[in-house]
Amino acid sequence: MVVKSGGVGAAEEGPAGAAVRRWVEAGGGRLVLDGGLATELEAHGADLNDPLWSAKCILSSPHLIRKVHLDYIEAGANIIITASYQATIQGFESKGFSKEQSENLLTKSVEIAHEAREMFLKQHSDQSTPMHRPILVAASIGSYGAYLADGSEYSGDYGEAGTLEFLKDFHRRRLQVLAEARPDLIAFETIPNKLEAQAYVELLEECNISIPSWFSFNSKDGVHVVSGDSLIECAKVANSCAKVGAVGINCTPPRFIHSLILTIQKVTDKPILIYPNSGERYDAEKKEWVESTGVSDGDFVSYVSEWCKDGAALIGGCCRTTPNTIRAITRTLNQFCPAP
Ligand code: MET
Ligand SMILES: [Zn+2]
Repeated sequence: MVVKSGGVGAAEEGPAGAAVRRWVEAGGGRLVLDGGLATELEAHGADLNDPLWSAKCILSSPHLIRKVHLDYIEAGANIIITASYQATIQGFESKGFSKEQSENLLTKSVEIAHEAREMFLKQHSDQSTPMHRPILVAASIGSYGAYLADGSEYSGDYGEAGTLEFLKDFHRRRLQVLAEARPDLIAFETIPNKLEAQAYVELLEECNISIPSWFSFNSKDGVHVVSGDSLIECAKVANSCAKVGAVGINCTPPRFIHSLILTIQKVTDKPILIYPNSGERYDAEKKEWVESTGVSDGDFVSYVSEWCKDGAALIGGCCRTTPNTIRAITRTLNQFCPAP
């Protein structure tokens, strides 16, 4: 693992970058992220055909979310990402919940992840070798497009509604509530365009959020983020904020990741995270994953040592990856990317 210091953007690393670096060092030079949460809930029989997607399970089956978190920790994940990706106050209110109930559901997503971590630590507390590896909870914040549930998280096209102030108003309270639930990190995931990244930066500053966050973009061509905005420009926005501790890519086919890492490195020294999907494509109209160009766990993992050599410090999987993928990533990193 390459831990860089100095060079581009080092001045902006700030306390969030330093916190992530300390965790990375405690993890032996890299951290393993979890795999797909929503798709794994579906694999266990949850019906997520709903605008709330995985957030529906915060209501209907918290035990299942807890189980999937636990499965990922047992597979080697150092970071589990909460089920709040598509959980929004607006989304819960449109289902008839009050504002207070909606905020409690957001809080609950973090509590469920904390419970899974406690269960794991308890199960291992009587072992002779104490558990030293970091196990962290990242509160997920999906994009406005994810809330719309119309595929615009993969187009980044918000039409006229997509102004900076609108996006800030949309995300403000959710960010505050999730931060108050005391996760270790805040994960801004699957960011489809530069404007939403700018909105997040302004909110982090205005709400004075002290929990380190990460910004993770998605791409479908290996050069731009999904809206067509330049990844360089997006990564610069992330780099400009001292409250952002890591920058990267998620929910993007594995074959694009190598070049995307090199692009991000041009503009930031913050730790880089990547958690690609299985390589399949989501058809928003049919609401299903299509194309058999997805890669097997074995193929996925053959990329992992390359990404590690490229300098990615946090590696995991997104949609359609499973605890088996995470187990294989953990094994590969231990074997081929030992601590420096
Ligand atoms: N953390 C979220 C999940 O795995 C990311 C979804 S990307 C569309 O469910
Ligand atoms: Zn995904």
